[in-house]
Amino acid sequence: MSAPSENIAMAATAPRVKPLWLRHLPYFIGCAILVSLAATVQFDGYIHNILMQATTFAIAVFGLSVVLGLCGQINLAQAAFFGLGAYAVGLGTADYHVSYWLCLAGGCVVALLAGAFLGMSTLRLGGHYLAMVTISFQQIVTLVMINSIWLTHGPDGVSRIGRPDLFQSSQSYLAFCVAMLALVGYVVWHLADTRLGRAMRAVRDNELAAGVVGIDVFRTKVSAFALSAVLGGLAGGLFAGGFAYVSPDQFSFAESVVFLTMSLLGGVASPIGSAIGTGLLILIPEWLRFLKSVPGLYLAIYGLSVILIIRYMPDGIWGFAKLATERWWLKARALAGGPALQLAPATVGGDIVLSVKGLSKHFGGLKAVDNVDIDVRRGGVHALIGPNGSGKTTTLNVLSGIYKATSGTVVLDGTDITDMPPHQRAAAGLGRTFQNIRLFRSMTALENVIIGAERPGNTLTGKADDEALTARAMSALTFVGLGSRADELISSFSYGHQRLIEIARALGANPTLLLLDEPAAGLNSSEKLELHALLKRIAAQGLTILIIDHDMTLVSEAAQHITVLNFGKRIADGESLAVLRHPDVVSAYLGTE
Ligand SMILES: Nc1ncnc2c1ncn2[C@@H]1O[C@H](COP(=O)(O)OP(=O)(O)OP(=O)(O)O)[C@@H](O)[C@H]1O
Repeated sequence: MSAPSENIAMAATAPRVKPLWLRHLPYFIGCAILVSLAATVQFDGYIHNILMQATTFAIAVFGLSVVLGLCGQINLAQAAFFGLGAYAVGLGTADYHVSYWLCLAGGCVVALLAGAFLGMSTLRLGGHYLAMVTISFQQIVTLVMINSIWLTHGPDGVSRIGRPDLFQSSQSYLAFCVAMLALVGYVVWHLADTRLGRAMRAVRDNELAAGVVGIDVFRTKVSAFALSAVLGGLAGGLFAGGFAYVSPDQFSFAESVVFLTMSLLGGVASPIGSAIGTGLLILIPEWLRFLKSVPGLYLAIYGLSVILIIRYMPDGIWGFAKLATERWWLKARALAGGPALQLAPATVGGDIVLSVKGLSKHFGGLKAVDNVDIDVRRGGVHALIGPNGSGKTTTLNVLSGIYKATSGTVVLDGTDITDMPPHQRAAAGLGRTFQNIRLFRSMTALENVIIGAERPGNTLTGKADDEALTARAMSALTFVGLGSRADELISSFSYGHQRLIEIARALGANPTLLLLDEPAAGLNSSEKLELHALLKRIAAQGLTILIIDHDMTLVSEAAQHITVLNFGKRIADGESLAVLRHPDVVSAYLGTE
């Protein structure tokens, strides 16, 4: 660990940043050129159809880059959302002569509601189960399209679909779709750096840690699903207007797989990758068309190329290209340190900041924590110690809401948090680190700490803008001695430094109470000394720490108060030196004859 300087009160020398619109001007100029080309160049019908398909499909695939790329949730029903939008425009304009715009908006709303509903089912589901739920939804939508002939015209599909008066010609409609693609691409591109986007990435990287730093995991997942579905619905509505005809086979499960492949092939984490994947999967079949004379060869080559790309470029084509260029240009950008870290723990609940009464946690017949009382006094360091398996981590997990208490109450700074989920406890002022480090591994150190600083209820940032959050996060990283490496990805840090980043993430949130679960585990002796110094500097700012650790030197030097557990029960509690000399504690640690 690099030595954190005591002298961290550097002024924030924020570099002058160009205004947002100026930074994004090249994007808008590029898009304006594309829209003008689409509006003016005369394409033949075949090319025009390919462009129309690529443009509308890309918008649907952008939806997947939100739900899968950003939030890590599998969605095998994007073609169903696409179909909902397409049928809303198709049936609305052809059968009921409703305005195109109303139908497009209606399709988006229907898709949004369906996506939110599907997202809600993800609360307890993941992996295979989530995939199955989305496949089932896809099948239901397809069956309704085929069988509800009175409404959807069944397998015959819907023809004579209308377009808005403004874009009646095919060319002007294509230009309109390209403009929509540019707009959606801009939103999705920027989403990753917004509060919601960071929350999605945090949920994708580590759901447990996301909840503990204050992110409402459920709401984040539902938002991702809903947004993805809206983009699917919008794309479908545009598609219906473009081709003037829709039928159920265009929105089948196979199409959902095609959307998924497009997004994986290009690189699911980025809209640029999604656009590349969409373009390629629309163009490759056209390029290989000449092989269609040899039965089976076309499909074999097509399938093999997709398998090879995904096998050798797991992050997709764009991910591969980005990594290669980043390696080429890699120069760790040394950022200036932030302003001195200010901790202002809330002080509403009197002398006792955490009051735990009669806390129990049973796993079946095992009483991992059994009727434990702990009072943590405001300011200073309180240690929770005990032999292996005595219930320390379980206690911390119950305190932070990862486990539900079997019985007992937990009051933080005057607020009863016993029944709150992890993110609400974080909002109430509880910060923590983990025995097995839980950082968001695809993000930089700075991004990890920004997520901490965004904690709802952080009085020091409030509804602060990105600059204030970045300054807060930089000051926390500088405080732990890693300000100069803020822009590096987590994977480039040593184990000891990752522990410090986790502490910085908790400090950025300005908690009322900081729970540290074995922060010295795996550190060498000099790293432990630095950790000790860091704990002192944190405590000097008035932040209360509840620490678990097996290192008795660290515990006896850092903690003023110790609670000892053995077999889930509290066997001693009081001032440090007295507790460490307590005969029950000595026998629990050394064993009795
Ligand atoms: N999720 C779980 N399901 C069942 N048993 C559990 C679970 N978590 C912990 N336990 C059990 O509860 C007891 C207490 O475990 P806990 O991890 O809290 O101890 P600890 O004091 O933190 O130990 P260590 O110092 O080794 O980390 C152990 O017997 C453990 O096996």
